[in-house]
Amino acid sequence: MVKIAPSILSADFAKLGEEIKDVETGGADYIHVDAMDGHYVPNITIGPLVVEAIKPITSLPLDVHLMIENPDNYIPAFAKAGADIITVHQEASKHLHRSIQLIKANGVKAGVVINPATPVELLYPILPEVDLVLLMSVNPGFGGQSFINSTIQRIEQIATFRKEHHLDFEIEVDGGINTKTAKQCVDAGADVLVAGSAVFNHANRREAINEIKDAVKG
Ligand SMILES: O=C(CO)[C@@H](O)[C@H](O)COP(=O)(O)O
Ligand SMILES: [Fe+2]
Repeated sequence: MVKIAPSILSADFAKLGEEIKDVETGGADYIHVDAMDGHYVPNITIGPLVVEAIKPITSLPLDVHLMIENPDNYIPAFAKAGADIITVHQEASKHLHRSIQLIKANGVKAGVVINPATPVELLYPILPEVDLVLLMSVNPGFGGQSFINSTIQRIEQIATFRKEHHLDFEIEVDGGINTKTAKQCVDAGADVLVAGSAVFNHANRREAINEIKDAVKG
């Protein structure tokens, strides 16, 4: 069964607690938290303080996607704030293996993420060490962008590597997920779909999540 990770980037921040409860009761599996620093990506969003504030209001895993430069400087703070999964960009980490080790040393599941233009092969050396691989299906920085179709072949490539090397990390896809792209991603091997605007721009979040879950079965 596919997991849905609503991205709170598209939530109403004036009532963030209610928004998170709404998707939790609506069937979400993770809460996806997009942390952006205005340097690695041209947008500024959420820091450890917000993670700490939302931790007590949900029992769902907090899936923290770091879009920040020098991620090692902030991994301990996000872990202490309550992140359950921390995912770092291959492109933003100077020493990727060290970043992954640091996440695990802080007692958190470790993920690695790449942008649409980064060759998938660059991840191969780190794949035995990670709990999650996140493939960006848009350029990072904003919600509401269109899905980049070449992502499908990239999911298949990662899924093939996982099978051939008997690894068990989850494959997550982030950006432009809707009922159509969700099915394509799951058919290609994705386990977790991040959905921001598709969930939070829908008046009924349970319906939005069910529509995606139903679409991948069809
Ligand atoms: O990391 C990001 C954007 O950088 C995402 O998590 C978006 O927030 C997804 O939003 P939608 O494309 O689903 O609207
Ligand atoms: Fe994200």
